[in-house]
Amino acid sequence: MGAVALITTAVVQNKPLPKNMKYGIVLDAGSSHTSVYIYEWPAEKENDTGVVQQIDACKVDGNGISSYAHDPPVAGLSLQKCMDKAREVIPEQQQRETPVYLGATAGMRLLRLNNATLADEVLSSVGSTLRSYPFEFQGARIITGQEEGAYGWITINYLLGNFLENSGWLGRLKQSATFGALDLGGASTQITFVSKKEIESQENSLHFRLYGKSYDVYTHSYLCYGKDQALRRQIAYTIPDANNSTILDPCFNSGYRRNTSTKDLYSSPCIAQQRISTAPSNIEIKGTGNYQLCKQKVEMIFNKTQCTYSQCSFNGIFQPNLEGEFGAFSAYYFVMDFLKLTNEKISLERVKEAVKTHCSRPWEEVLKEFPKIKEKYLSEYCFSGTYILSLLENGFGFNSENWKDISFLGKIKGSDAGWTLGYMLNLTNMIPAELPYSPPLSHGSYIGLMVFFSILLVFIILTCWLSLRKPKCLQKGII
Ligand SMILES: Nc1ncnc2c1ncn2[C@@H]1O[C@H](COP(=O)(O)OP(=O)(O)OP(=O)(O)O)[C@@H](O)[C@H]1O
Repeated sequence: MGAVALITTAVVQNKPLPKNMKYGIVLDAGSSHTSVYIYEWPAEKENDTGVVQQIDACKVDGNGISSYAHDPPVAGLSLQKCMDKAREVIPEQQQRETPVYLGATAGMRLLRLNNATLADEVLSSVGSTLRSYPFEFQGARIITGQEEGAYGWITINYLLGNFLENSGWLGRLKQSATFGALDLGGASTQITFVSKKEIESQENSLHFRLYGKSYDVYTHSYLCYGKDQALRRQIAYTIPDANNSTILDPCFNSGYRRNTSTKDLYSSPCIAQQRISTAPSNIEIKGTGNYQLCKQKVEMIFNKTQCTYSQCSFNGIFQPNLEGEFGAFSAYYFVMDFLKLTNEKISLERVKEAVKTHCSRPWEEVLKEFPKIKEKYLSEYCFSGTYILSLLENGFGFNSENWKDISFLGKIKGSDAGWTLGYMLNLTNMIPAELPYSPPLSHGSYIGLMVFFSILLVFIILTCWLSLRKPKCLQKGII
């Protein structure tokens, strides 16, 4: 039985795994990008960390896996560039033994909602490209939000060495010291952490047994709360106010302008409830750069009014009290790294000030200072910083006190923080449910102890024999 037994949907195919695996490839087909990660197994006794490590990664050009739906040959070509790279990195004699997995995330979950047939076609089209390589293709599928959360949590705790630390007898006695996982994608966001309190909603509850220790884990994936979909929703809220097709948007720096087609904006199922039939076909967004107003707009997407459980995050989703430390990765890291706010010592108040200052900067000035950063990212850091603060504070309930418990993580020991490594570790059974039996003493120590106790026994017998003989001699002497 695989270690992550509760995620039954994780079985990709019933294909047996290659016998001499030394490498593994996972493709993360996200809403904004597809990334290819190449992992290497530790060589026996050589790798002192004993950890599967990322040895290379490649970002596929283009706009995520759904671009396959619009232009399969072009999308196929850019995927080939990354797969060709994998062929260069992995030694030829190992290639047939190297499994390749493709997991599609929220972008494809949304496409499936809109058009399930098209989503299937995209997966089979990508599958054909991957099958043309000499690797062992194990299948392409859309992973669930629950899996995305769980595998992200497994990845960071595996890389941080927390599972092994908890597996010793002392670790098993004390409360588990794992990091919660906060993952912000383009289309969805996940929160996952160990909870001591009862998890009131079954769909948010996972149970893992890893290296001989049990973990009760809370997880939730919010579809449409990734940062790209959240931005679309924030813009869509303003459309009714559109005057002459122009929107004044406080979440973009002043002086910034962007044209958007409402058809494209409304194409996402995330905007279904915000669609208005009288909307102009094109709108021009003009930035006004005001953090407070942006925050007010962003908060409109969190519904805090209804909750049928003892406590909720937002939208009526149960969430127990936050516990322990958290690792925040993907867009949390990209944005906070740009804003230079990844240092744990920076308080929540200072983070807010920094985002406020960034939002108030004129676009011209920002553009001049960062000419090399992609304009899409650069123009959205004001929105993204504000959204991250709202999501963490207003959505999940972080505050000035526990803000210090969040670490913004890009890479851990050379591997990217994300769900892909956890996914591969599970599918290749690299994390055992129980600790492999290891005798308490080595063979040498055992022999040494046997010799020591044998000598001790002979010594005791001799001493007893001598002491029992003495009185008799003495007795004889007295008589
Ligand atoms: N350097 C960067 N600066 C700012 N944003 C970035 C940067 N790199 C990527 N992003 C954005 O961060 C978000 C998360 O990217 P990532 O590739 O992790 O998610 P995804 O896989 O597309 O999302 P999902 O899991 O929701 O499908 C996306 O909106 C992406 O455009």
